Amino acid sequence: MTEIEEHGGVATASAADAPTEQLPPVPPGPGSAAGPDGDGAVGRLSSLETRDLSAWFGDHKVLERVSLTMAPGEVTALIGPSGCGKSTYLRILNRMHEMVKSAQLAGQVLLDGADIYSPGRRPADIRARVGMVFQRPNPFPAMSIYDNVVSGLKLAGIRANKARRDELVETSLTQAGLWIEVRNRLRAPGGALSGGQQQRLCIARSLAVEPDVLLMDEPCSALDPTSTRRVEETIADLRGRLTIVIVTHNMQQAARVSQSCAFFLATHDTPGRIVEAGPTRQLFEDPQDERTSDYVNGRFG
Ligand SMILES: Nc1ncnc2c1ncn2[C@@H]1O[C@H](COP(=O)(O)OP(=O)(O)OP(=O)(O)O)[C@@H](O)[C@H]1O
Repeated sequence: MTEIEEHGGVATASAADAPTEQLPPVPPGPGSAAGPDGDGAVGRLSSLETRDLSAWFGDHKVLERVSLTMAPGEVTALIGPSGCGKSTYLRILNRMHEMVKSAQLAGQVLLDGADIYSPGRRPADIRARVGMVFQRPNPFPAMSIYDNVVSGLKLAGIRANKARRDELVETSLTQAGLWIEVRNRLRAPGGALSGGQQQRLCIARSLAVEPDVLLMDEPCSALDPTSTRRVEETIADLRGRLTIVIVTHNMQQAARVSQSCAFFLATHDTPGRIVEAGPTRQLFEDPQDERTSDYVNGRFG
């Protein structure tokens, strides 16, 4: 097992096979007041784009020529039935796909216009710029909350003195919406937090390395509704501060948190492709493809 897998955890297949809630879609919320040019913006905002991206596990082609632009500072939701390649696509975006021995890909992944798979680019550098939050919260249970947050720095090879670490811990926990709850017990173990708090701790850990992009693979699927809402609030607060890509089976969540949406679909004999992508409101309220309409309205078999 690689260090990243051990410390970052590995996404597992979702139990859900279809949208988890079949209620009428909710229009996208306003998100954070801090837009791309807003006061809350930190650092520059990165664009992420794939061009003709295909992927295989051995002989099994799982993605076919996926082209998608994920706008700087926006939340892009990836939706689609189980097995259509959403997690694979997400893992390609920070070079985790290649950790699987049989994995291959073709096409381009452009981070601020430069291909992250260009010869000479190091996966560790890409993963420092493109963070990942997984389905199940995976903090180090025995490690303190403080040390959990700064643990990513070491993995990313970032040196920081005590004052800087203190600053990053407070900033990251604040951005993750957890600071007020834990500021008086930073030395308590991460495993003592609730599931929802642990997931926000994992978000803080990702934010501490100051990534340009945050990938989230069904980050709320293991959480109760209250914790889910808190994580969604965190995502809304992060909007405009960095570029976010989230995989979700929850259509209401996609509608609430994202500004753009891409609907993936595979069949038994065709690899995953994007059927439709665009503004979330359009996909939910005026989809151009009947299959999109069926899926977002819970009519997909
Ligand atoms: N490590 C792996 N080795 C071999 N095949 C894999 C591996 N990971 C995923 N696959 C296959 O790739 C295809 C796409 O899987 P992926 O997990 O990306 O889909 P998904 O849309 O994220 O599904 P879910 O919503 O259930 O998580 C599936 O057929 C799956 O069986």
